[in-house]
Amino acid sequence: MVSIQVRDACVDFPIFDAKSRSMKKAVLAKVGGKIGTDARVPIIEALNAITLDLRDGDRVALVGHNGAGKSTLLRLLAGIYEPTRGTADIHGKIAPVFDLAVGMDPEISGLENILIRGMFLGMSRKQMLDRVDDIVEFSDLGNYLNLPLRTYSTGMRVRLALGVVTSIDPEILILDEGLGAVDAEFMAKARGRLVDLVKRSGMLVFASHSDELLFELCDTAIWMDGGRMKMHGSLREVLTAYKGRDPFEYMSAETLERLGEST
Ligand SMILES: Nc1ncnc2c1ncn2[C@@H]1O[C@H](COP(=O)(O)OP(=O)(O)OP(=O)(O)O)[C@@H](O)[C@H]1O
Repeated sequence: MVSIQVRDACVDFPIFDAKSRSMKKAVLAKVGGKIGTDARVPIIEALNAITLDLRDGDRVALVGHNGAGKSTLLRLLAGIYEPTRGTADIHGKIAPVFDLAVGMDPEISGLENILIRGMFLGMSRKQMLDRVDDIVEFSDLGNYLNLPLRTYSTGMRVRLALGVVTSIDPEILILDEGLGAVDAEFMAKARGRLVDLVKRSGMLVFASHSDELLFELCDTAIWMDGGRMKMHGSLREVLTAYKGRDPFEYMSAETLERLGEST
């Protein structure tokens, strides 16, 4: 069964090279998380007292300002970070997508990278071989697929990576930001595949600053603030509180129609 149960979890980052007073001051001034000042080594409290139950079918958006703790929470939910205090019990096959380029090898061909990246995301070699034709067609890279990845432009790498990511069958899909950076034209082409990917996934947790993408993929949301969960509720409710206005107010009629909302 797919589930995530987090109880009173905290994640601290000790800053070992910030022992001197001036270094401590510099750290205090620049980061977004809460800094514990009483310890001998400064500690950034990236997550504090997180309690959360997620189950099959949940599609959760993470919103919050820079440094609020979204990426750290995603890493906790993906089992990449252990809580410093508290517990995180995760059941299910996790596909963490933090950076589209991670798991790609510049020295091997695009075709070989399709297999490697898919296996990195929890698929078997056989499953990836069955999906290669579909990914090749979507990424539309022609003969480039036989050349080493280092010969690709940034946009070409993104096409390939997005083709692979949207071909997998994850039980728990953890998505961070990066997708928003894909160019608008290609994103339009990838949108349908992303929606299908999320439908196939048991659970989705997605951190993004793009309201449209969040509405496309999620129905509930968590607002992170200073390492804590400030609000957890329906996506519209949380975004309205976070932004101070209803997100539907400033979406185009076309977008609202696509999202199934009337103007
Ligand atoms: N590896 C690390 N070492 C030290 N501090 C860290 C580390 N990772 C995150 N932090 C700190 O933890 C806090 C939360 O960072 P996090 O990356 O989770 O925020 P975020 O909400 O994802 O921000 P953004 O929207 O800018 O990506 C910040 O204060 C950050 O400086």
